[in-house]
Amino acid sequence: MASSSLICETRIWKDLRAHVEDIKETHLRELMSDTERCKSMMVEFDGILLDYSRQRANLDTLNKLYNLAEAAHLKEKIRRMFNGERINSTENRPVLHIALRAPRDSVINSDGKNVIPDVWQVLDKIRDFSERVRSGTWVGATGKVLKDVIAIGIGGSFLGPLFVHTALQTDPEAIEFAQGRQLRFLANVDPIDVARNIAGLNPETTLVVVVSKTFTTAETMLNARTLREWISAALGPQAVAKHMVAVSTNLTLVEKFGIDPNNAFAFWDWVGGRYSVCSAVGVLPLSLQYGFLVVEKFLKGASSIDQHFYSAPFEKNLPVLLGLLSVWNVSFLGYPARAILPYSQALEKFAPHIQQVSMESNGKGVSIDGVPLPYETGEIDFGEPGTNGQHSFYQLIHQGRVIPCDFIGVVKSQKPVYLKGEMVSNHDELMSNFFAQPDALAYGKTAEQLLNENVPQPLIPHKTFSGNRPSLSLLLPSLNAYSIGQLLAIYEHRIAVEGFVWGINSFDQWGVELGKSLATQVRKQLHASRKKGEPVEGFNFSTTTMLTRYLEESADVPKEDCTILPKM
Ligand SMILES: O=P(O)(O)OC[C@H]1O[C@H](O)[C@H](O)[C@@H](O)[C@@H]1O
Repeated sequence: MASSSLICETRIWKDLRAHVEDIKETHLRELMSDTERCKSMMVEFDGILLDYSRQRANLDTLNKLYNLAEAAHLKEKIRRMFNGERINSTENRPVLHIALRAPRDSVINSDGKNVIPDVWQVLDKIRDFSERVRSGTWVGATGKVLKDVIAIGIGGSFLGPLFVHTALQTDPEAIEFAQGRQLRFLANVDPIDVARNIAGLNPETTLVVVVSKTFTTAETMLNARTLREWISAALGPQAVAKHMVAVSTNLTLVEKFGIDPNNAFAFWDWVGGRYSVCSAVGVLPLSLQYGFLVVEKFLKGASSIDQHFYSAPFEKNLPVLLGLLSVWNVSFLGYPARAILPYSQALEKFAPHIQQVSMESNGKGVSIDGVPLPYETGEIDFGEPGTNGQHSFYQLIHQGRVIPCDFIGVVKSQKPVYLKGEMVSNHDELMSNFFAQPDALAYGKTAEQLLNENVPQPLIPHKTFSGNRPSLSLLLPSLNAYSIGQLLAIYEHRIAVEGFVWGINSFDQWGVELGKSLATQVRKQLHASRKKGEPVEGFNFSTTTMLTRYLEESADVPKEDCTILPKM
């Protein structure tokens, strides 16, 4: 493909467009009755079973999608990613989060240098530091064990670690290692988030980890300064060295902030923020909470999927299949959203994490060569754990808009409960819903069925379900550090596949900059108005009115003496 040509100009793209008409003729009810088709749409790797038989696709669709992958040079793009080429062209960076979880003896080159020794040097440093903190060898300024950790960070420096922490919280093995320890996350610059994070914590027993790739993010740096004050007000400024450490690619700014570079954990510009949970960004706070050995299993799970993604043929390749099906749903069937529905409360922070990975990666308007796209990329990702979502937004999914769903289920619960006298265990009850919902969406319920059930005529339109609503199901054997790593990597690579096919740069995020720079102007105005009484100037009517009202009505809020610090 010539560098500026778009995938939508290829013959196979047009072929797939035409193929939509064939698919539209067949209801999922019919597609599901073809057992051979269904059999071929189940794929297993390393204990994870993917069933995509409830996609609005047949074997012909799949073959066409493989041809699309070929036209998009998918294999070549994956190879370039794994080879450390600078595929993030607008930032001139390689994309090597796969190196973060590669075994110690692997070789992954970037610019002719094997990055694995550097990766493992930081991992070894984390293992050593987290063991010293956990064992009480590294103590706080007053000699007390640091049993609580607040990780400050936002976006990619927050969502991934929060997802993994939430998923591990009830894992029996992880619980054993977490005994008596707490891990909290401070992300929002809203002072309420600070107040909630420090509530009930004693600075003497708290370690603060400042996590920021750039070490310039406004929210994180203000929260870091706030907690630095919290510590020094209670224990004296010299205590900061014992109570604050950092994770960043910008060690110069870490030092400038006042954190000893020896207590900084590095990562590299070839790790995108939203792909950084396997770097010190996630590994440090999670190792402090659960111990390095648990976190190493998480890395191994992700690495297993990396190998699979790199080497498995497309027909058996979980991330490739998922990515191609998403492209089919978005670009050909015209479904703009995707619901991520884990039937596991422990995965409650999975959808929020994937929202960033997916929407920041693939919500783009131009091709990697800067050509405006005549087609949409990315999807609107959202989700909640089942069964909670069923009592909230499933109505729309069943009878309103068509939203392709990802159902994620787990065979063995982290915390099985079986009440005497109940028909099934609590987990069976949960999983009954996991198995039922995809069929309800696919088959629906016809007016004829309702008539046979003697439903009164006026209610029939309301009780009819059109069905023909696509979903796919992922079944995990259990939810532990290893399978959490697998799940993460499956989605990371699926999103990369989508971007590779759409021909965009999934690894930059220029779209977040404009709002940040406008906030800087507002911040300056607020300062000028509060300190020097300057009127609001240079904004449009709407913003001027709102800002003026905000300034007037917050004038009586105390300022210098308005502190988050609890009375000691
Ligand atoms: O880790 P940091 O440099 O503090 O960045 C935190 C976040 O800020 C930005 O707004 C980016 O959009 C995110 O991709 C990034 O994860």
